Parts: sequence; structure tokens; C-alpha cells
Amino acid sequence: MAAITMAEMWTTVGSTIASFMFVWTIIRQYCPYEVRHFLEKSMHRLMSFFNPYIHVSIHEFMGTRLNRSEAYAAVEAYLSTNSAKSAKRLKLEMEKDSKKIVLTMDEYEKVTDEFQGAEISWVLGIRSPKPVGNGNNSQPERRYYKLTFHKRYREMIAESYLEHVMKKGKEIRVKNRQRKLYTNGARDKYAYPRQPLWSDVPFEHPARFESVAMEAEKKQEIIEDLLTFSQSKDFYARIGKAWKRGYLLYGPPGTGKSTMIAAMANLLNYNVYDLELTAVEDNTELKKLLIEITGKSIIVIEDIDCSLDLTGHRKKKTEKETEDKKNEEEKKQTDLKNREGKGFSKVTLSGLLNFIDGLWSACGGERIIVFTTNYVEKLDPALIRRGRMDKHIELSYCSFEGFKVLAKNYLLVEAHPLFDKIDRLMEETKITPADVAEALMRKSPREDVEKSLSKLIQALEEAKKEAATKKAEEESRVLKAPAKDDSPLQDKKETEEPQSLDDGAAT
Ligand SMILES: Nc1ncnc2c1ncn2[C@@H]1O[C@H](COP(=O)(O)OP(=O)(O)OP(=O)(O)O)[C@@H](O)[C@H]1O
Ligand SMILES: [Mg+2]
Repeated sequence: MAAITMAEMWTTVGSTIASFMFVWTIIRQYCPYEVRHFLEKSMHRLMSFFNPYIHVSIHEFMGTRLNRSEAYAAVEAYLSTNSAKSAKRLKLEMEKDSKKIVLTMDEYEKVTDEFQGAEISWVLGIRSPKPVGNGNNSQPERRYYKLTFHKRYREMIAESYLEHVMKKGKEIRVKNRQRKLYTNGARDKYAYPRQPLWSDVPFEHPARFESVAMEAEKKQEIIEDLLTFSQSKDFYARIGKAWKRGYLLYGPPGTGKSTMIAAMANLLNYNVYDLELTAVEDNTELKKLLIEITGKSIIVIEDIDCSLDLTGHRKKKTEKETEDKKNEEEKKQTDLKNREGKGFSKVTLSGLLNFIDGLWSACGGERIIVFTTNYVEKLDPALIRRGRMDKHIELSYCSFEGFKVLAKNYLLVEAHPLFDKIDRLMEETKITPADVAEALMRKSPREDVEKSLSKLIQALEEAKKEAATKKAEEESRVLKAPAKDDSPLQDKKETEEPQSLDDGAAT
């Protein structure tokens, strides 16, 4: 009896739905657009009156734009951690610029999330394109996420939850992205179609702060400075300053300037833009390059003292000096042109200063600018004043503490009887971390710790001998140097007096 009632009930429900669908199809086909639109609107209103749930859709592509929506990508990343735990059908994806595989929920899967006591559900929907003409459609299907929650949470979802999803999603995307090393040097300006201003390769430098040879305290200070910068978005907004920071790394060759830049990028998960100033045509091109740099990046200008003549342009000169300088400059540039077969850069100091802290430098945000140089004294003070280059870091010869970091990295030892001798030698002579690293490098699998340390001792002793020879040569050159005619009167007197005494003694 009960089974018959159930069957009857299902038949009634089925026939009601079928009649409704039939009526709806007739309406859609034969009713004018205005009537149809009115009925659709009224039906939605009627349903939402009874339905206490609110839906929000986030589409993969918005309007006719071909770019993937940032919000969709952020939701996808956010749900990749959530859905991997609760969804039953998952999809494995690897985005173009991502270095990690991501598990996301498959179409029509539903996952739930909890936020401040509210239960929120997410469904991945898919919309087929409207058939056009003969039904052959080259348009792809469009996916969207639908978020559903009770209407009593409306304000909380709009004000806090969505912001939380976007923030977390973006963080996950940044963590998963394949970081890049960009350069502007390898572009053919006359190629057709036009090449992008920056070309890129995956950034895979393995340097880490742990492996940089440097005093622990100084290293910690740099790490904290970088981390504070990366977490200070609100602070920079509050003080009304563009979210960027300049670092000047200076010191002799082989002391770890480039290594430190790679360690900085790895610490903060930033892209690196290696700006080759000599390949930039003029200040306008410099501005264009700047506009294309995204946030979370380090802009590097290596050997800034050799890049261009960035000091001469602002100094007052007599007419003759200016003329001589101009001729010299022209000759230099022609030589360069002949040598490299390409146009020369007209970037000026003021163009570069504008690049660092002009109005355009604020677009994108979260940028670090690093200059490296072997000769800090050669740079124009305006270029490196605090505010432009906020932090000046000297990378110098290897200290014993620095050596211990390298020994731990290269040889996996933290103490050894030969360390005392190395400590003494390091106090007596200068050696770069690059030379220490080279000495500690194993040349064959049979090479043991003792042999590597002995090699370093040998290198240090040679460096000491070389320094002593150089010093002796220098001293003898000073002694042998004839007194100059144009030397100050006082100096002349001092050099002449002993002679007259000698003469007197002789007579
Ligand atoms: N402080 C350091 N810590 C660890 N390794 C270092 C350090 N300095 C140099 N090295 C080693 O020496 C090599 C050369 O160093 P790096 O290129 O960073 O020097 P640099 O200061 O940039 O030199 P240059 O001024 O010539 O550009 C690196 O590959 C690294 O192995
Ligand atoms: Mg370098």
C-alpha cells in the first residue's frame, strides 16, 4: 500500500516538473524578450524570498577579457588547500608560472569552509557557451566558483571572509610561483614582432643566508630588515611613503654581493630584475622598463660605478673642461658603438634618480632596489643618499667567523685542530670569501677535510707573502720617487734640507 502511495507521489512530482519545464520552454521560445525577462526576474525574487541562502559567483574569465580573473585564481589557490582535504574528486593542475603541482576540486564538487562560526560552501560550476550558427562552437567552457552562505552572515562574508580568501589565496600563489630572473639586455630592438622589454628565465640560484659567509650579528640584522620591509605594507601606507627599499652593497670583488642578492630573493620569494643600464636607450625607455616590473621583486643594478657616467652631468665645469669632457665622451661612446655594434645609452643621473624614487617608482609596490659596486667612493652622493639607498652594506674580506660558515657548508666541519692556525693567518692577511670557497672546494672525491684546510692555509700563506712583497715594492717606490717640481713649498724644503746638510758635512 505504502509502495503504491510512494510511486504515485513520484509520478505527481515528475509530471509537475515536466509540465513546468514544458511551459517554461514554450515561454522561452515564443514569448517576447520583455515578458521573458520579467518572468525570470519575478521567479528569482520569489525563490530568494523563501531561500535564506546567498550565492556569490566568481568567474574564471570576466566579460570579453582573455586574461584569467585574479579573484578566480586566488579562490582556486585558497581552495587547493581546503579541497585537497575534503573533496572526493580532485584535479591535478600546474599553472604556467607555477613550480608546484596543485590539487583542486573537480567540476561540480562541493567543499565546505568555516570562518568565524559561519559555514560556507564552495562549488565549482561550469557553463557551456551558447551555441552559435550551426552549433559548432570554438568557445571554451567557462568555469566559476559559487560561494553559498546563510544571509545572516552577509556582512561578515562581504567585509572579512572574502578579503581573507583573497589574501590567503594570493599568498599561496606567491609561494607556489616559479620565480623568474628578468633581464633587459638580450632584446633585439628592431625585431618584428616586437620583443618584450624584459626577457626571463626561471630563477634557480640556490644561495641562502645560512650559506653566506658573514658575521652572524650583521647577517641577522639584514634578514630582520628585509623581513620587516616585506611585512610593512600598512606602515608604508600610514607614513605616506612608496613601499620600496634601497640597498647598496659594496666591497671588493668576490666578497659575496651577487650571492647576497640571490639569498635576498630566496628569503623573500621575490623575482629578480637584472637591469643592464648600458642597454637602456634613454630615460623614457628606463621608465617603460620600470612600469613593467611587478611587485614582490628585486631590481638589481650591478657595478653601478661602471654602468654609465652618472657623476659628471651635475657638476659645474668651466667651458673648456666641458668641451674636453664632451670630446672625450664622444670618443668613448663611438668606441663603444664600434665595439658592440649597438647604440649607446643616454640615461642620465636624473633619469636614474627618477627611476628610483620618482612618481612612477611607486607603481607595483613591494620592491627592493639593489646597487652593487666595488668602488663606493666613485658614486654620486645623490645616488646613494639615505632615503634612496636606505641601507648601506659593506661586504668585506673573509673573517674567521665567515670562514667557519664556509667550512661548515663545504666540509661539514665545525671544529678542527687546523682552525687555530687559520684564525691567526686570517688576522694577518686579507682573503676574499671567494678565494676561501675555492680553496675549500673538493677537487676529487678522495680529498679529505685536512687536505682542504691545508690548501686554504697554503692560499693564506701565499696571500701573506704577496702582500708583503707588494708592501716592500711600494715602500721602495716611494723612497726612489724624485721630488716633484710642483710639490708644495713645505715638502720641497723637507726634501732639500738633508741634501744641504750632507753637502755641509762633505765640505
Ligand atoms: N660572503 C660569501 N659567502 C659565501 N660565498 C661567497 C661569499 N662571497 C663569495 N662567495 C663565493 O664566491 C663566489 C663569487 O661571489 P660573488 O659573485 O657573490 O662576489 P661579488 O662580490 O658579487 O663579486 P664582484 O664584485 O666581482 O661581482 C660565489 O659564487 C660564492 O661561491
Ligand atoms: Mg657580483
